[in-house]
This record gives sequence, C-alpha cells and structure tokens, in this order.
Amino acid sequence: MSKAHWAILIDNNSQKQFLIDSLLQGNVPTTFESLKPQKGALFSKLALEAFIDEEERHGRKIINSKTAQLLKTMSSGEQKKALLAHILKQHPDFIILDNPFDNLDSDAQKALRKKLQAIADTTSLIQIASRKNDLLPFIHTIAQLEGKLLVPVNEKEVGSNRVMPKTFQGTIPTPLQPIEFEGEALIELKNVSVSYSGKPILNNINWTINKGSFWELRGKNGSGKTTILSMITGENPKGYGQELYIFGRKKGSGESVWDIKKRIGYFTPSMTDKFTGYHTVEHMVISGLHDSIGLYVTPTEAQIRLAKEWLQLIEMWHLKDTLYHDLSMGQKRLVMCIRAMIKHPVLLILDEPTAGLDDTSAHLFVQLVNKFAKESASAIIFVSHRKERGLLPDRVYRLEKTNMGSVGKMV
Ligand SMILES: Nc1ncnc2c1ncn2[C@@H]1O[C@H](COP(=O)(O)OP(=O)(O)OP(=O)(O)O)[C@@H](O)[C@H]1O
Repeated sequence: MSKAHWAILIDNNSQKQFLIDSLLQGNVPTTFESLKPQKGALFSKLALEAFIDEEERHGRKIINSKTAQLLKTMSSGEQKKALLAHILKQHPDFIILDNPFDNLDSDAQKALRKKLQAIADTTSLIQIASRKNDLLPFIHTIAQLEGKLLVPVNEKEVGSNRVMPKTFQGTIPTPLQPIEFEGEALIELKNVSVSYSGKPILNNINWTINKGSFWELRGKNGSGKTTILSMITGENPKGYGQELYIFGRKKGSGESVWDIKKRIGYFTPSMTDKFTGYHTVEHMVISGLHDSIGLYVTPTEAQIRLAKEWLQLIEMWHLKDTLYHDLSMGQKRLVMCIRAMIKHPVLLILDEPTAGLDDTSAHLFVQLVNKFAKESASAIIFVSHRKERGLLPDRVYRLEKTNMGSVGKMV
C-alpha cells in the first residue's frame, strides 16, 4: 500500500521550526499520529548548513565523502542531490521536505519531483511549502500552519499564487554620504574564463555593469553565477591575471578588498539564516552603514534618523525595538534588504533573496527592489532561479552551460 503524505503550507506567521522539531522528536500533532514510532529525516537548507558547518569546524565530510570537493563550494543543485542521496541511504520512514525546490533551476526541480514521486511508494513525505505552485501533485492532504496550529485545507481551495498588490508609499531615503565613483563602468569582465580542477565553468565571459544599471543574473544550477559574484566581490582568486576590472581597477593591481567592499551592498539569505545575535531591528538597519551584521558601536543622531525613514518606508517603524531574531521570515528579509540599501552602495548584489519567502512576501520584496532601482543611482544585480514575478530589471545576463563552460548571453 502506498504511504501517507502531507503538504503543509506556510506563511510569515507559521512556526515552521517548531513543527519540524516536533516531528523529528516524535512529538507529533494528531494529524501525523501514524508517524509516531518512526524514523524521520530532514531535507532542508538548514540541514545542509549543518553539514557545511561540520565540514568547516571538524573537517568531517559526511554527505560528500565520495568527492574531493568541499560541500560549501558545490552548487545548490549538487548540494541538494548529495543530501537526498545521503538521506535515502539511511532508509527513513518519513522525510520532511522543507521548501525542497528552492534554489533549484527548472530542470533540477523536474528531476527532484520525479525522484520524490518514485520514493513516495515506500517513504512518507511531508512537504513544507511557501509557494503554492510548488505543491507535489500526488499529495492530497493539505494543511496551513497558522502559528503552531495545523488547519486542514481543502485541496480545491488551494488557489494559485494570487497576491495582494502593494506599493510602498513615500520615497527612498537619501544617503548620509553618497559613495563616490568616477567613471561609468563599475565592473568589466573581458573574456574571463574559470575552471576548477580542469573542469571548465565559465567560458569567455564578457559583461560590463554600468553605473545605475539593473541586471538580473540567470542561469541553471552550477552555471557559475556564484563564481562570477565572488569574483566581483573580490573573494575569488580566479580573477587574478584576467581582464577583470572592479571599480576601475584591474584585479590583482593592488586594489584593497576594503575599497571594494565599501562600495558594495550584499544580501543573500544564508547571511542571516544562521545569525543568532540579539540586535534590535533599528540597529540591524543601521549596521548596514558599518558593513557589519548587527551594530557594535553607538549610532549617531543622523544614523538613527535615517534608519527611521527607511523603517517608515517599509512600514516597520513600530517594530524598531523588536529583536531582529523575533521577526517573521518576510520581515527579516525586508530589514536585511534595507540594511544593504541604506548606504546607497554603488553596486547592490541580491543573491537569490526571495528563496523561502511566501508569495506575498516575495512580491513585497520585489516591489522594494524595483523602487530602489528607480529612485537611486545604485546599480543592482539580482540573482534568481525563478522568473520573479513583477521584477523589472533593465537587462538580463544569462549563463548558458556548454561542455566548455558557461557562455554569457545578454537578453
Ligand atoms: N572551489 C571550487 N572547487 C571545485 N569546484 C567548484 C568550486 N567552486 C565552484 N565549483 C563548481 O563550479 C560550478 C559552478 O558553481 P557555482 O556555485 O558558481 O554555480 P551557480 O550558478 O551559483 O549554482 P547554483 O545556482 O546552484 O548556486 C559547480 O559545478 C561547482 O561545483
């Protein structure tokens, strides 16, 4: 007989971690009574991060023991594949799939759907989903997680991704001290190629990012998006000896990493998924002016005023004294976004910023990015796998995989 499966829809108010912990500890809500004495496994970004941590701290390779490559350096698709293979080897009775399709391109999503369909005969699946379009078609028992409470949902009532249109009132606050940059081209890659251990990843990439331009960077898993970003932020040594110009200076010509960092605003969800500090919302926003996550110095009056304007813009001023830690996921993302924007960086990089957000929160996030693009002089690179509805980039730079490494196409 086939196994029982469940889908749990979550939004900003869902206490997802509470549900996951309860299920794994055998403290299951009545809906899941049949799972009680059984062995569960977790397929999630956090589970992956725990393995990456283990590797970094103790040098223990667990899910990637068969390859020489560090888990941290694998693409999202490669990491998820390794995690699923590891889980299946343990033969769990049930698997909790926490937003399993996040960070995966359409082919990888298709392959994962097929795989999950195949294991559904022998293993119970509990899919936690922020986006309704992600629901697995063979799961018919659906509930909404409201706080800690599971509320059954009729399958027919699960609508498509309809979201309330929302626009932000007011204007983007101006910076305290604009960061100057003379010249038009912020970043130039001329015939840049990268390979790892002889495997070509990027093949003759030509891409110029000019002042004030708004780019979406697209490409399948493993196409080299992170590799390009890490060269732009100065963290990847592969840029040395190549025609790579960062804020007008050739890579390796004595540029300081600090000079690069101060001109860049950066946000990717993993920056804060593991952040455990106790800082207020107001201090988190101000910390963007110091390039730290969390504030470790006393803010000035002007900084406090500026943070107020930003928090008013996103309608979160009333939460200024709330601990960042206690915000919902959607609220956290908006706060981290304005933290990256507050200094009006010359270049703002948002790396898959909407992963894990429900439809409404993702929509709000996109509106804020569009608004900033329109009202500021900053250039933006927005990386996403999903065609993010409503995003209005000027141009798209797409990496297309070939056997000789990815080539770039401007769309
Ligand atoms: N330090 C490294 N050593 C070996 N291989 C690496 C290293 N860093 C990246 N790679 C490989 O380079 C390829 C491109 O990885 P990258 O992370 O840039 O892709 P991506 O487009 O960002 O993928 P994703 O969307 O899945 O995050 C992958 O196959 C990855 O395994």
